[in-house]
Amino acid sequence: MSFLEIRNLSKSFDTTKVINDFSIEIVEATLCCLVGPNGAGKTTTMDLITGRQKPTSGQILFCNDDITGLDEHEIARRGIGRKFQVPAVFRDLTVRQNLEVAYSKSTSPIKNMFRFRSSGFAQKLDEVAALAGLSERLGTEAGILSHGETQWLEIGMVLMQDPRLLLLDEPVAGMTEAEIEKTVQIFKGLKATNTLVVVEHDMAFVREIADVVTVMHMGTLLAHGPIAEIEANARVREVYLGDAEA
Ligand SMILES: Nc1ncnc2c1ncn2[C@@H]1O[C@H](COP(=O)(O)OP(=O)(O)OP(=O)(O)O)[C@@H](O)[C@H]1O
Repeated sequence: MSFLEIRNLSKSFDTTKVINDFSIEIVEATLCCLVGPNGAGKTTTMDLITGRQKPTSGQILFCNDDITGLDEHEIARRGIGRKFQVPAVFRDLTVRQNLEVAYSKSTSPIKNMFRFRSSGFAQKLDEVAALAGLSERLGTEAGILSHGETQWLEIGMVLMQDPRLLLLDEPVAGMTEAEIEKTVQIFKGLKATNTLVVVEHDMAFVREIADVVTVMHMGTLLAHGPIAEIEANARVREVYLGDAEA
């Protein structure tokens, strides 16, 4: 069964084609990094997968179901979770309360009254906090977390909703070296049990975490494969890595 399949996807804004006949397949239980120069179409692709934007043509299949053009909430309900670059945590609530709120978004209030008290829920919250590197910060108000910790909390909040596929926009942007190192460890943990697509510019980070790398250029697929293959690809070096290293 194919997990996520994008077939001949195109998206135009007015007369400008920003995604042009783009096709890829994401395999379950892998971490794929989506890279490419500014304006390549990475964010638009994530928007199309999550229903934030509607494609002009093409198809998106998730676990063999055609999800093309479905509403954002319906796609989220089917198990595609997304963490944006700008965090949206509740600053006055503790880390624990933020995780509880995130969980409650995916269930009914009545169910939550019982679930918050159940030992299964407590275990889940502890597991997510450990995965996100926040076990020691559960009682801390989100407003005083560092930038890195806030990003990890957001990852935890998406995980509380049990996504089958997790999409992340530039998770290490603005982080210190130490925070990036810890984020590498967090992603290595996430990879064990999740399927992830990560848009990222930081190639050192990509090298550490990616199973497979997809390179976009001007809305098209330039290359898709293991990082070593991508870095050796002459065309990729010319349009992207060459630029980044220059
Ligand atoms: N709503 C919109 N209306 C018109 N053009 C848009 C819209 N959204 C994106 N674009 C254009 O589509 C192209 C792709 O943008 P996109 O944000 O997907 O690229 P990106 O690869 O994510 O870039 P970056 O790395 O800078 O975030 C750009 O030329 C952008 O200006």
